Amino acid sequence: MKLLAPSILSADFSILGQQIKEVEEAGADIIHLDIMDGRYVPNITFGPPVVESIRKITDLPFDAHLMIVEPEKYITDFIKAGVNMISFHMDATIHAHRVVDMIKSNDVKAGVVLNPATPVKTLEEIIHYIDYVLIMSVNPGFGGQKFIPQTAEKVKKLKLLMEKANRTDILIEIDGGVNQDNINYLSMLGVNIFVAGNAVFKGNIKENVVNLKRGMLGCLS
Ligand SMILES: O=C(CO)[C@H](O)[C@H](O)COP(=O)(O)O
Repeated sequence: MKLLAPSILSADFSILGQQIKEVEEAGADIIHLDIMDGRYVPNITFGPPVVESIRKITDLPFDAHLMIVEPEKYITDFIKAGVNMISFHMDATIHAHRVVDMIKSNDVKAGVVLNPATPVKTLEEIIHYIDYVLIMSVNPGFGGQKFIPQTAEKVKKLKLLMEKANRTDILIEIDGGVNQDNINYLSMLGVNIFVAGNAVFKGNIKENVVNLKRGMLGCLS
């Protein structure tokens, strides 16, 4: 699994689900799974049985972003279904530290997610335990939204917090409105994992992936 590469392109499966093989062949490094329950966000996608069925299609790492309340109830099922990374929202659970433990004790990478209005300082305690932070650059729930510029500032703040906590190994992921126009800027700020839905799947997938990767610093493939 190429999880430690400095610059990773993650194709957002939930936008147009059937093209996993195509994005893999085009050079995507990760498949990002948007898991929505209709409660934490105003949209519903899919659960562990669908993840299990698509697990057979590819060996690329699966990164599940749980936009669900009480994520602790479903983590074991998603892990059994074959995901390699799980992120959750701290305001969706009472015991965030326990959720991180549940994820990591199964040898899966654990991440927490910041909504556009959630400050970086909410990570001050949990930062010691996690593997990555997902910065939402749109309000979660739907693909195809416009990148919220202020969210890029959070990358800078997060890097400062990581330094202070002596956790510069944490990966920074960004999701929402990522495209060929902003990916290089985000990469220069220090983002490692770029989730892209429309920017990958709209038009020619191969060309899109190549162009996105061209903007990513230190891209390995
Ligand atoms: O999970 C999301 C919203 O909840 C993502 O922002 C979305 O799926 C990515 O799509 P796009 O790259 O088209 O903004």
